[in-house]
Amino acid sequence: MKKILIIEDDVSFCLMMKTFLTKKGFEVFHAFSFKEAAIILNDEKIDLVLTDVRLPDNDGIEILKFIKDINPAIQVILMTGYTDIKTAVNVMKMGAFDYVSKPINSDEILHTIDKALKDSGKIATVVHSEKNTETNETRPVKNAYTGSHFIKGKSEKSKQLHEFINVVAPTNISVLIIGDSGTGKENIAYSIHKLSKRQNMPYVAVDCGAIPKDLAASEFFGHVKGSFTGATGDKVGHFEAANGGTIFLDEVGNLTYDVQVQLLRALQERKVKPVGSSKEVNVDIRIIAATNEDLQKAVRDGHFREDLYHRLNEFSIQAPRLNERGKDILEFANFFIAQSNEELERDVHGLSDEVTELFLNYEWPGNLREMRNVIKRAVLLSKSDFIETSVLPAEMFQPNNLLKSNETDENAATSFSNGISAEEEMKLYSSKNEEHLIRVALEKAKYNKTKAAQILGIDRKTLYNKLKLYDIEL
Ligand SMILES: Nc1ncnc2c1ncn2[C@@H]1O[C@H](COP(=O)(O)OP(=O)(O)OP(=O)(O)O)[C@@H](O)[C@H]1O
Repeated sequence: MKKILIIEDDVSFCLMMKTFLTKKGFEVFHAFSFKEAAIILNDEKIDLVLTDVRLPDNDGIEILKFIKDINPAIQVILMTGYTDIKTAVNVMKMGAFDYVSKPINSDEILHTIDKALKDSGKIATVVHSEKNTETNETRPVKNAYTGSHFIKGKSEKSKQLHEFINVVAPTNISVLIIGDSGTGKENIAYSIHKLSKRQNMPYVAVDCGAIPKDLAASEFFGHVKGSFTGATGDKVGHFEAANGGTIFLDEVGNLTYDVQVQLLRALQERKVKPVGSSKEVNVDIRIIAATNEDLQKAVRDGHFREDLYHRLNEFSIQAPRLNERGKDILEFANFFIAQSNEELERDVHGLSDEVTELFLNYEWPGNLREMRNVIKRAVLLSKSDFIETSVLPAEMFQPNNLLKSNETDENAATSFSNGISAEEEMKLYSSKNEEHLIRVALEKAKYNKTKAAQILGIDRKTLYNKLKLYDIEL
């Protein structure tokens, strides 16, 4: 029976979740604070932690660090309330599996837990590729790795991205993909592999953040039976598994200094020696690495080896943020709607006009992953054919989560083309929606005005004035 720990300071919500998950067949533990959670984590072999991003005695980042220090294989799912989604995104960068927004939907949370547990302990994914010659620009391309499809997009940023992918793919050059969390770096890596001469050879994706320090050498280079306690059989390392093909080192900035040294040696010599073996194995592999942190800064700060950095970064590709991809946003949205319809057996047709406009002007700090989650939840909750604002998370309506006019270069060229300046249109946009936003915030805050003002990012006095202005009675 899988063990789940819920960390949540809202006592009734925590106990309700516990009852629900127990009924679903999990062994469930609960903690109302970080301190209590630490004791349980030390005593029990927990498989998955479901935690609030903010606790009275600690925050999500510290909780995640603590859990991953105990065992990197424990999956962590964050629950975000009205707090800024950016906090969740930051915690995800550090290795959380996913986040779900409150109020929690039972189907959604079960689905996410299920996926996290299936993924659990998976440091690497090995794909023995088969031919894929699909190159159509607009149709989703079948991606053998994820078993789903992906969108290329037509915006300038997307075109540039795919130009780089096409140029670098046929070579053997090492590629470093740089980009914020959720921008699709893993998909880019796989696309490079599929367009390379190695397309019919293995593709091994390694999550460097999930490798326990002590096991890193054995994970990368393999081991022979009996070489250390627990080495009950021979193990082929990721380098050997990728021989002839491509190895993708995700979150490469998370590797410890010791492992960086070993990795550099393997890359320079193109040879690996399994732990406990005296025989070296020649390996012919293409390296693609990805990072969402500033590796140059890590080099300057002495956390990442400069020689390894240069070896990985023979060519760099910047994964564009979703809010830089202009009207592609709608193509991605339709793709995620179709994906969610299939997964959840629903039949949502698209976005309402108001949501379309919001999507084009929202900041999307969690990029494609955030959009996928927002849409999945909306599809689940939608009662109409089109996704309406009422099924979207409140934080999407906060004015400070909308793009400033000068940030939305691609959108500016497309959606602000009717003679009105971008800034004016933005104002129009916000006033048109203001009353609705206030009503949504009040509902989310259970009509607590202080909380509603916080959600809206305005002070209480301004909220009172707006309530009068729109004749909203409480
Ligand atoms: N081109 C695309 N078309 C459709 N879906 C995509 C595309 N690229 C990425 N996705 C989806 O977006 C989500 C995030 O993508 P991915 O995991 O590749 O991002 P990432 O940049 O590697 O994230 P992280 O830095 O957090 O590891 C996934 O669900 C993925 O399937």
